[in-house]
Amino acid sequence: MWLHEAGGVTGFSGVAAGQAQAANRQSTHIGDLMQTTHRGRKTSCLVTGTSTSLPPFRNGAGHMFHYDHRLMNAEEMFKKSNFLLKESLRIACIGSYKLDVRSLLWKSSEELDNIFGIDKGYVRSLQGWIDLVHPQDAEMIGQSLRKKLLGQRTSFNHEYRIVRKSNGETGWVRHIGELTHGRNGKVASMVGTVQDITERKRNENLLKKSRQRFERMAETVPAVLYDYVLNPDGTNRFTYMNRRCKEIYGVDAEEIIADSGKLWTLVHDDDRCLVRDEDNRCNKAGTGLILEHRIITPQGELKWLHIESRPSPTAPETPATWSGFIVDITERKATEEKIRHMAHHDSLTGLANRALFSDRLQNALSSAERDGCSSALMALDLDLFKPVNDQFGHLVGDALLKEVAQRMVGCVRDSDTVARIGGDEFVVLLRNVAGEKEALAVAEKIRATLEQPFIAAGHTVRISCCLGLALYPVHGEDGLALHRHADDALYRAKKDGRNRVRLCEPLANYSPALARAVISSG
Ligand SMILES: Nc1nc2c(ncn2[C@@H]2O[C@H](COP(=O)(O)OP(=O)(O)OP(=O)(O)O)[C@@H](O)[C@H]2O)c(=O)[nH]1
Repeated sequence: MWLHEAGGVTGFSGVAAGQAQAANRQSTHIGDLMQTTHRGRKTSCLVTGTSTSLPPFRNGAGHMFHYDHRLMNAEEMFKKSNFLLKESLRIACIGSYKLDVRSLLWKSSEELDNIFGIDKGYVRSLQGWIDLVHPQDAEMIGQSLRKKLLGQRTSFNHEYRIVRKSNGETGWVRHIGELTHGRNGKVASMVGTVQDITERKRNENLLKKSRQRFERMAETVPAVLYDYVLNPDGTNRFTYMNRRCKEIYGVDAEEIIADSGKLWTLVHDDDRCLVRDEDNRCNKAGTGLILEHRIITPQGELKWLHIESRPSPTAPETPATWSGFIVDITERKATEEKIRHMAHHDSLTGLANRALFSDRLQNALSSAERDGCSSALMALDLDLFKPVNDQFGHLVGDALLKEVAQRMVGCVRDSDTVARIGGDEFVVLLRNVAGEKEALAVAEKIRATLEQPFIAAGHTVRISCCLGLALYPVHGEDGLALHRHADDALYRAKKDGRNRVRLCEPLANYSPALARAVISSG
């Protein structure tokens, strides 16, 4: 009410209030508000000294009324705030209730009725409430409610499922209740709110399912999956890492999450610079990182890892999140290495094959040209190898070839290359030889070594060989020419009776005796 009766309570000043106590009126001051009972009717007005500007008017019973603007504003504000509160509760899906402990009956707001889907006629007893709870939660909620009401606790806070009376749909509510106590200290009632949280629960459930799905997949993927935060000041930490970490790094993910530096200590010494430089480069550029490097696990295992990582877009000078995966590629690297080895080596003896030899020769000739050095190419062919095969069989022949290879490798330096280019044909590259004498000495050493008896697959086998020798740059300035001249020299050695070394013309008249003389002189 923002109207009051003229001559009664309208325009009350302190004096008017005193007059109002007269006759059949009873007045009570509540701050600036005064409640008046006049002829059995209760009315409220503001006690104010200001006069009204609107003209008074008379009602049907002949009573005169004045407008009081302050009262009008207060009532309007109350209505407004009441409306706002109701609207807020409706939007937030919050209903309220009061449960009387003695009668175990409750009163509810309109919003609470909407949440439960009940109408005015619904029996609002304690059992009536429990009947609205989902059967799977009803016992727990019933027990809890009774406990609270028996005064064992002072508040009630539960999330539980309900079955809406109106349509039988299952929903979720958050129920908060506070107990109020009477003067005797006993629980008098429970007042509280019920919020419909079905939507939130649905989202939580979806989120939970999606997280579970991700976790399942993360544990299936044969890779370390991670999230890594890099702060502008350079500090960093892993915020997520799946359990594959233990398998790949030999360290628990929790350990890495607690201290990202632990990962750094595992990086192979020879790869540290590469990893650091690449990491810095990608951090600065904000581009994805793709990297392969080695680690040594705490168990001493050497592993190859492949890392791919991408930053999420962030504003400058804010922490950047990098998400990525790490795969153990040790096996792949070993296979690659094997394939590479097979492509460049002879499968029987393990020596370089023709392709690798050509590469090395090319390389040696280039550096020899640059440094003004000499290199030598030797062609070697076993003498009468066919009869060995014929006499002892191919297995013995194979074993002999392997032994021959070993002995040849033993006669040269690590920087030299011995290759098998045919059945019983070999070539040797000597890098940085001082000259013909030195090259002849090595050739003679090989010839003499192979002359010694072999034990091949349990058989004692004797064999010899012929060697043809050509030197860079005196006998040829490219690989082809050197090969041709070395082959010519080898051919002459065969023709001259086998088991001998021949140097490219004009030093064609070479013999083991001469070679021995060369070795002893030089
Ligand atoms: N056991 C074995 N034998 C092979 C292999 N490759 C080629 N051969 C054999 O090696 C022999 C090579 O013989 P030749 O080069 O013709 O002649 P040789 O008996 O060495 O006679 P000269 O070279 O004239 O002294 C052939 O019988 C081939 O079958 C191999 O991988 N293993």
